[in-house]
Amino acid sequence: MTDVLARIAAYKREDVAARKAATSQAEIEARARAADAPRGFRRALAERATPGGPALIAEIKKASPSKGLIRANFDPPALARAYEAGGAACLSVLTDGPSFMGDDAYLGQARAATALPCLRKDFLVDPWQVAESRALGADCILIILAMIDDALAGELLSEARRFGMDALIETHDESEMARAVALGGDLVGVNNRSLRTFEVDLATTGRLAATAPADALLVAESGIFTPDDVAEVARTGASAILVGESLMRQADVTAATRTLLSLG
Ligand SMILES: O=P(O)(O)OC[C@@H](O)[C@@H](O)c1c[nH]c2ccccc12
Repeated sequence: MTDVLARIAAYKREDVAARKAATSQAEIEARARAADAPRGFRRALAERATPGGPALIAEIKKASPSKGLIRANFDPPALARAYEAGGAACLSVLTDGPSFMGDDAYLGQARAATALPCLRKDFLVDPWQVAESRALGADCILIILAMIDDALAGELLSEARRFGMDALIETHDESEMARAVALGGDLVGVNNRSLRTFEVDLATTGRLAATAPADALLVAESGIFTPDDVAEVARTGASAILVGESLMRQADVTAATRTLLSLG
């Protein structure tokens, strides 16, 4: 595992231990059951994707470990509405505080402002966090294979299904893609950003698409800045794209989203 992920996993495990001590599995599960019903995340992507035009998962992200502060004027409900108006199919909301300046509250705020299904973008190291994600309103969770073993990944996936959520399984290389296939993932992400160098190579999507599960919906993640980038990952196998920084840096997020998607 890379240093960044190892550092994040360490503080997450401590954070989750404290949260579990404060809220039992039964209690978090009751909150999950009481939450607004899940919106179909994978279904929304499948409905929106066309052959040359992948569906957009638009990310609400204030900062990142590699880029520092990305957007100063940060208003999750306004950003959610701007993305929806610009043509996004789904939202991704960073809830991790220490590395991304996120907050659990941003997820519910963004979700309440739109009709779009929402991914809770965080680092899951314990099945308890799946119920917590649902309680916060998440329609989809993220499973980062680089951070956890197959046993835990399988537990996170079955917990997500138990709560009626989708799970985006994130891969970085061929061995992680093989693990995603074995897990039976139906929504698989290829992160084009190296965890080691933070460098982006959009060719990663096409390389891993070749061995992706046949019936999985493939999401190209990270480093997508232009309509040409969108066309490239669509051509090499992506039915959806996950975009944060390039849209977060624009003053007019709706216009930038429409431009990226070539909606004129
Ligand atoms: O801002 P970008 O380069 O458009 O990337 C978005 C998204 O792919 C990235 O934020 C991301 C991909 N996988 C993650 C895992 C955790 C946190 C963040 C991420």
